[in-house]
Amino acid sequence: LPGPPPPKLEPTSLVKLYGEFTGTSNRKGRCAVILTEKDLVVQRLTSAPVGRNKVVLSLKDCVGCRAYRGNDSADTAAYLVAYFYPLKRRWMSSRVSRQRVEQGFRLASLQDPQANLEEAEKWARAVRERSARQQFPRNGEWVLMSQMSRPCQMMLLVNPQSGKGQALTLYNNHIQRMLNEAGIKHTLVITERQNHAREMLKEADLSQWDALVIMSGDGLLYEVINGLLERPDWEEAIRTPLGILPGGSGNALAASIHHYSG
Ligand SMILES: Nc1ncnc2c1ncn2[C@@H]1O[C@H](COP(=O)(O)OP(=O)(O)OP(=O)(O)O)[C@@H](O)[C@H]1O
Repeated sequence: LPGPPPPKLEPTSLVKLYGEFTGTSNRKGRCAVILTEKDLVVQRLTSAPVGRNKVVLSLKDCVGCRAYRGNDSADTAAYLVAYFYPLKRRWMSSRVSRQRVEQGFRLASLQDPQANLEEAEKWARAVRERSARQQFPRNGEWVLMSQMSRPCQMMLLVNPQSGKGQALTLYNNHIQRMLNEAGIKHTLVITERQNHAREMLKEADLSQWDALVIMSGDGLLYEVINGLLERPDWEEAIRTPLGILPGGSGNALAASIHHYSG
């Protein structure tokens, strides 16, 4: 029998890396993986019509990519996994929202486990570098993802009472995983009482933090801003990048900020 048809390739000038791997769950299902300047293209190598077996993932939606060895030391394979959050329509809904897509591959073409891992790491680096080169509109200009100073150490404040406990559930079910996927280190602070965050930010050593992210309703952000403004060095302190993740019941402030900042 003839083998599967060769994958339809992108124009060669656009192809940055090409590899043939298997999936992580189905080791028999081979796929051709193509990295271009803009996308990661995954083409399943079967004899079925091409369209149905091709997935094109935009690197603009990629938050991270990593390589690793499996737990089984007898297995010489290495693994590559990339995390995307594309806008998608939910089932039975007319609205689009970002939904998580994980693409995992098993690289086992070489005998040497270290060589397989190096190949997987080469891919992971290439995906991360190309993702960082994607452009986004900001304040009427195009900026590179890598120019949006990506925080490397952030304090994430969560009010466990916000939105009847919703903020902490969102952190546990989504945010913690996303930050790990993106390789962003963070320290979690669960506020214990009213004015806890305000008092802490009034005294904190801000040189440790690249960003303060507040996961709550309006109340905790208000406390953080007041804590920063009550410091003797408030002019410098208030320049610390702040982020808000809506976790309260109303989230009016987060909605306004996101609306006006585009
Ligand atoms: N552990 C805690 N227990 C009780 N109150 C807390 C705790 N941590 C923070 N707070 C206080 O809870 C107040 C209300 O919080 P927040 O605005 O975040 O939530 P929300 O009222 O549910 O949201 P929204 O403003 O969207 O309605 C804040 O002013 C904060 O001081």
